[in-house]
Amino acid sequence: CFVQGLVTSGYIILLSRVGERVAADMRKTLFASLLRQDVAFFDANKTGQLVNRLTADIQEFKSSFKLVISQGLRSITQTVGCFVSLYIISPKLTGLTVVVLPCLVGAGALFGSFLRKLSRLAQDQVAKATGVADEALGNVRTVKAFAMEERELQGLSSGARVFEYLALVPTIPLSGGGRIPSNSLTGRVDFMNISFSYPTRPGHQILTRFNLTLPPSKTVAIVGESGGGKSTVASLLERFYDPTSGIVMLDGLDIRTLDLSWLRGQVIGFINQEPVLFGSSIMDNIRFGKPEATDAEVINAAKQANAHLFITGFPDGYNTVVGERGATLSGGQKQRIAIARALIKNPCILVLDEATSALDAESERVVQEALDRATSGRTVLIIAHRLSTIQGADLICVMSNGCIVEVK
Ligand SMILES: Nc1ncnc2c1ncn2[C@@H]1O[C@H](COP(=O)(O)OP(=O)(O)OP(=O)(O)O)[C@@H](O)[C@H]1O
Repeated sequence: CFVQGLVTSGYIILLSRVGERVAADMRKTLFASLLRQDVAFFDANKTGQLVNRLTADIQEFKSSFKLVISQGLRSITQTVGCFVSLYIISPKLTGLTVVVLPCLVGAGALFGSFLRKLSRLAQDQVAKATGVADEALGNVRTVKAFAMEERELQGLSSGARVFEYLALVPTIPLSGGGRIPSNSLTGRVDFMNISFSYPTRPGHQILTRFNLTLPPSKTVAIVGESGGGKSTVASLLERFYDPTSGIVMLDGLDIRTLDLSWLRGQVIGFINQEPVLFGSSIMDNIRFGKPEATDAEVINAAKQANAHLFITGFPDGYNTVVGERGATLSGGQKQRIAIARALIKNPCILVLDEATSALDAESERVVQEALDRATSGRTVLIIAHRLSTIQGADLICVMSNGCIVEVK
């Protein structure tokens, strides 16, 4: 024990000297780099503070260095001492230990690295699942507008809270009800005597005996004061809500009698002011509108949406990952991808809810060009703020106090 203690102390003294030398070198380097900064010459007060902080850091480093070294050395010396004592008692047992111990340590290390790998994979999966769940819940309107609830269930593993949301029974059933054959669907929409207030604010009437007809293959624009209920009209057409009273009709049929997945997934294309993209590739984002679409269909939709040129300009083309919520794209580029996503399902009715109002003049021009192409031959409802958006409309309706007050 005496020899062991002596050796330990010797090592500690020796290595703390090394530690001090390292600390002194660090101090010199840090001071030198500090002096190179102009601020050190101009702001004496700041320099003083920095020097004090640096000195305190170095002291802390020295003491923790000493501690680590002394503890490490003590363990090493003790292990060696144990082996020497063991050898004196039984050389055979010591030999056995020397053979078995490294095997055990090796096996433990292997097992540990295997577990670390599994844990990393599990963490990656949790991160992915959380991302999907976050997007699916945050972008719930976009998911609904494309009738993609079933697909977004791929985020199941992201926790109990998500299960709670999934267990909620939708007040409006997603499937069941009739479908109009595509060859006889004209796309005429009638809002008949609609009154509506949001379920969360029952006392606040948004629409009052609202009447509007969207004739087949015509473009109708709604303008009016902010908060007047324009977007609410679009929400009722998409059946995000049902009217409190009155009927929304498609080709003369009450939309409540029609299959909701078909209505949202195949009949209505919805493009809003802030296009919401998913953190996957451009190809996947456009294909979200029609999961079974071929690559050629995706490219064709992108061409119609004025997006093909800028997409092929990216090094990874259609495989470019757009980042969380499309963060790596400009507003105009996001909007054109959203247009391609809506067009790929070849909708009979297109709803544009202030689709260009968040764009600058140049982006608006290319997006408007895409929209003009996209709207031809379709029934279109435009909700607009800017005059440029509604110039091509066949009918302009002015909304006030929850109903149409003027038609031009
Ligand atoms: N989910 C909701 N729950 C409760 N109230 C809502 C909801 N969405 C909108 N509203 C309210 O309904 C009213 C009409 O909103 P809406 O978005 O339809 O107006 P808007 O004419 O499209 O407005 P803007 O031109 O500013 O977009 C507003 O008073 C708004 O606060």
